Amino acid sequence: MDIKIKNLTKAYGNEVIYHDFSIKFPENKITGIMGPSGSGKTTLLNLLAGVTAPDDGIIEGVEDGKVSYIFQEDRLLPWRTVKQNLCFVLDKEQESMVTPILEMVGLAAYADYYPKALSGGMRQRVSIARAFCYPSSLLLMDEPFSSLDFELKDRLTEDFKRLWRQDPKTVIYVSHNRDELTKICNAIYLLKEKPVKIEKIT
Ligand SMILES: Nc1ncnc2c1ncn2[C@@H]1O[C@H](COP(=O)(O)OP(=O)(O)OP(=O)(O)O)[C@@H](O)[C@H]1O
Repeated sequence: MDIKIKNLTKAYGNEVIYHDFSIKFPENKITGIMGPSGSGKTTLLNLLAGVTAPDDGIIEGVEDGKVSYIFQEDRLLPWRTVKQNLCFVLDKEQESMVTPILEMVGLAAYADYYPKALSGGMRQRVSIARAFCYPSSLLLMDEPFSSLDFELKDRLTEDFKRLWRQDPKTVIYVSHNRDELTKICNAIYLLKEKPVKIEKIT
């Protein structure tokens, strides 16, 4: 199902971030969102995730409990191993998918390691694997690779694309980096001004 935001308004105090804002995110496509700091990118993801409530308007097509998030920081549970971090979001019968997904991101040999024994790039690969283990239809990504160096970014982009091709989801991908978005996204929007106006840039 496409995700449709219709006539949404969201303000924090006197600061109106979105006013009568509408956009459609097509099903199983990757939509990129760019915009300057403070323009409302994270707010948009939080509205979609249901973490933030709109003041007005509607959001259609987000299935309850079927949203995954990948953040800039990995947010793994430090007291659980890699495998346990993945199993944590799954039902018992879904656990058989953990090993194949870890293989796809090249981390099968690290299944029993704790996050602190992995590099930052490896931990972020675990976050990506976790997002694809969870049976979500919507994946929200907030600057997922911005703390990584150039080579790692490329490696993780490839890992991400491989997983997404095998299990397409609707993805909303926030980044400051246009090159990163161009490599991954089917369409890219720029958030401008406040209240937000959008411009489709590809
Ligand atoms: N919970 C909140 N309470 C009050 N103001 C908020 C809250 N969350 C966000 N804002 C304000 O809303 C505006 C948009 O914030 P948001 O985090 O969505 O921007 P962003 O585009 O993601 O920025 P960045 O690129 O720096 O992460 C900012 O001015 C911010 O201060």
